[in-house]
This record gives sequence, C-alpha cells and structure tokens, in this order.
Amino acid sequence: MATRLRPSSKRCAVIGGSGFLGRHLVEQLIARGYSVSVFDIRQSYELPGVTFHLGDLCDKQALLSALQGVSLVFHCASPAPSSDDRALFQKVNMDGTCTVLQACREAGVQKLVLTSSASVVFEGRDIKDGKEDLPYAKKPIDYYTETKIQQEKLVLAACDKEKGFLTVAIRPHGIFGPRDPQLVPTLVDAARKGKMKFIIGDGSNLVDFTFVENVVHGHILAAERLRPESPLCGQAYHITNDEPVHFWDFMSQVLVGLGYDAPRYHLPYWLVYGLALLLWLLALLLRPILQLQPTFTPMRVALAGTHHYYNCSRAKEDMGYKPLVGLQEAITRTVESYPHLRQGG
Ligand SMILES: NC(=O)C1=CN([C@@H]2O[C@H](COP(=O)(O)OP(=O)(O)OC[C@H]3O[C@@H](n4cnc5c(N)ncnc54)[C@H](O)[C@@H]3O)[C@@H](O)[C@H]2O)C=CC1
Ligand SMILES: CC(C)CCC[C@@H](C)[C@H]1CC[C@H]2C3=C(CC[C@]12C)[C@@]1(C)CCC(=O)C[C@@H]1CC3
Repeated sequence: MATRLRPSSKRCAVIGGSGFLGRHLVEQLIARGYSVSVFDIRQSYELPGVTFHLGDLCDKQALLSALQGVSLVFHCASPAPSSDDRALFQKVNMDGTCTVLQACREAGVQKLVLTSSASVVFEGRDIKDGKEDLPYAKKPIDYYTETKIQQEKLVLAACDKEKGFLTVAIRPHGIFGPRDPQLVPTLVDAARKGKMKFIIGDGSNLVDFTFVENVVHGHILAAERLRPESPLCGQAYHITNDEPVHFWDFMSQVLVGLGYDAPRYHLPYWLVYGLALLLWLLALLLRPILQLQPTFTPMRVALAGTHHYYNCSRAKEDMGYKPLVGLQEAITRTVESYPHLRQGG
C-alpha cells in the first residue's frame, strides 16, 4: 500500500501554476516561505523552491503524486476563454475539477482555493456594484462562463467541515499585469490590425480591471483565513481593484502608453453585438473546413459595452482584503512590462 506523507501547512500545490495568475501566485507563495508544487500540462519557468509536476488535471494518478504531503491546494487552471471549445471546457473545468476534488480528499488535502470568476453572474447585461448574492447566469454567454459556473458550484458544495476538507472560491475580474497573455496582447494585436479605432457604445460603461498582485493577495488571504470556524467555508468572494474605471478609458490608457492611438469613433452597441453574433455563427459553421478566430466575439463585445463592476466588501470584512496596488500604478507597471509590444517595437 502506498504511504501517505503527513501534510505540512507550509506545503502547497498550485494547479495551473505555469499560467499567468498561477506564476504570480507561486512567486508570492515562495516569498512568504511556502514550498510549492506546480501541477500543469506545461512548464513555463524555473524557480528555486518550486517542484514541477507535468500532467493533466483530468488524470487522478498524476495529481495524487503531486499532492503528496500537501495541505493546501490552489486550483487556477483553465483552458483559455478564447478557445471556444465546448468539449475541452467541459472536460477540464467540470470533469477535471471533480477529479481534483477526489484527488484532494484521497491525498488528505485540508484546504482548496478555487480561482473562479466574477463572470459567473454575467449575462451580457449591466451589473453595477454586484454582490456575491447575485444569481448565477441563467444564460451564460459562452462555454467558458457556463463551465466556470458548474466548477464553482462543485467546489463550494464539496466544503465539509466534519471531514476536514475546506473550500473557498475567489472571483476576480479582468486580471491584468506583467506577462498576461490575453488582455494586452489581444488589444495590441487588434490595434496593429487597425481594429481599435472604434468605441463600442457611448463609452460611459464602468468596469473592474484587477491587477494580478491584488488577485494573488486575495487568494493567499483566503487560504490563510480559511478555517472550520471562519465564515469563508464554502463561500465565494469578489476580488477587484475596488476602483471601477470606464472600459474605454482603460483600453485607451494602455494603447496610448504603448504608442498606439486611442479609439475615437463611436459605434452602436447592438449593431456590433449583432455582427459579432453573426460572425460567431459563421465561424461555427465553417469550423470543419476553416479555423476562424474573430477578434470581436459576443462575449468581448458584451464586456466592452456594458457596466460590470463588483462589490468586494465581503472580502474586506471576512478576510481583511484591501488592494495592495492602485489602478494607476498597476497600469504604469503593466505598460512598462511590454516593451516588445510598443508601436514600432
Ligand atoms: N485572466 C482573467 O482575466 C481571469 C481569469 N480567471 C481565472 O483565473 C485562472 C487563471 O487564468 P490565467 O492565469 O489568466 O490563465 P492562463 O491560461 O495563463 O493559465 C492557465 C493555466 O492552466 C493550465 N492548464 C490548462 N488546462 C490544464 C489541464 N488540463 N491540466 C493542467 N493544467 C492545465 C495551462 O497550461 C495554464 O498554465 C483561470 O481559472 C481563469 O478562469 C478568472 C477571472 C478573470
Ligand atoms: C478587442 C477589444 C474589444 C477587447 C480587447 C481586450 C479583451 C481581450 C479583454 C477586455 C476584458 C477582458 C476580460 C477577459 C478576457 C480578456 C478581455 C475580454 C475575461 C473574459 C477573462 C476570463 C474571465 O473570467 C473574465 C474576464 C473578463 C474581462
């Protein structure tokens, strides 16, 4: 029979630790004296104190060997939202999360912190100062959101004080910062193709963008405050910068900071949304013969043209959360971290 190592409270695993958020989380955990096992399908860096375990989170045996002696697990792996691959999202975010839960229980893990998303309540309509008690989206806009909802439900329902297995979900929104492979690169790619001349809607919509270091801070606070007697057990928490910003001001600041023109001309929201929907359908029909990846997906257009900002007072009250880096400093540091994406660079 395989022997089970005694879990140590400073030994943790980060599933998805090779990704954008995962790597920032790993770096901060190491700085705080944790020893870290990264479990991911790829290895993207090396760091003293970090052990890499390559594998798919749908494979329980592979997970079990990475979780030996681990008391705390962060689950921040997901296929990229832009992949639009329903089967993959279901396999990784839903079936894979069931496997993660099973492996955690079998390995004697005591705490699981899931990276969920504030989008689990977003249906493409305005959300202003949304609290955690908003219902899950009944008609999620994309497969990513659909499976993030199921994933969060699974993880929160697994919280079991009697069995000594505690879970909590962090719901960040619009994570950005150095090394982000999504927001800034997509924006710059669109600008280089001449697609960032237009503002979708009247430009007055307020949105949360959250600096990656604040998201990491929220995760570590949640892990450290998650105890049987704490209110965190089985709960979800919004983690934001607590400074909603006009979506198009944020985009313009990043673009101008990198030497591109800010968008200037307005287009009606419903026109662009309708076109994005048509394009998405066309891409779906042509998929067997042609791989189309439209820049303006219905989800992106909805995010760009509606209010969606969230209240994070539950995290402030229950875990003492406060953003560590303000929005302006965060934008400056992010822009400076992408010299290769500058205009002409
Ligand atoms: N980027 C954002 O704005 C937001 C992200 N989130 C959530 O944060 C988490 C991290 O996102 P990012 O760091 O932005 O994404 P990312 O794509 O940079 O990182 C995800 C990591 O998961 C790994 N992964 C994917 N499938 C896997 C599998 N089957 N087995 C093992 N590892 C696998 C990838 O290799 C990658 O390293 C995700 O759960 C995402 O849903 C939530 C809100 C906003
Ligand atoms: C082409 C432009 C209209 C938009 C370019 C920027 C976008 C790529 C990003 C703006 C808001 C971002 C966002 C996400 C991904 C990148 C953006 C669409 C998420 C969907 C990532 C995963 C989540 O859980 C929610 C995020 C909301 C904001």
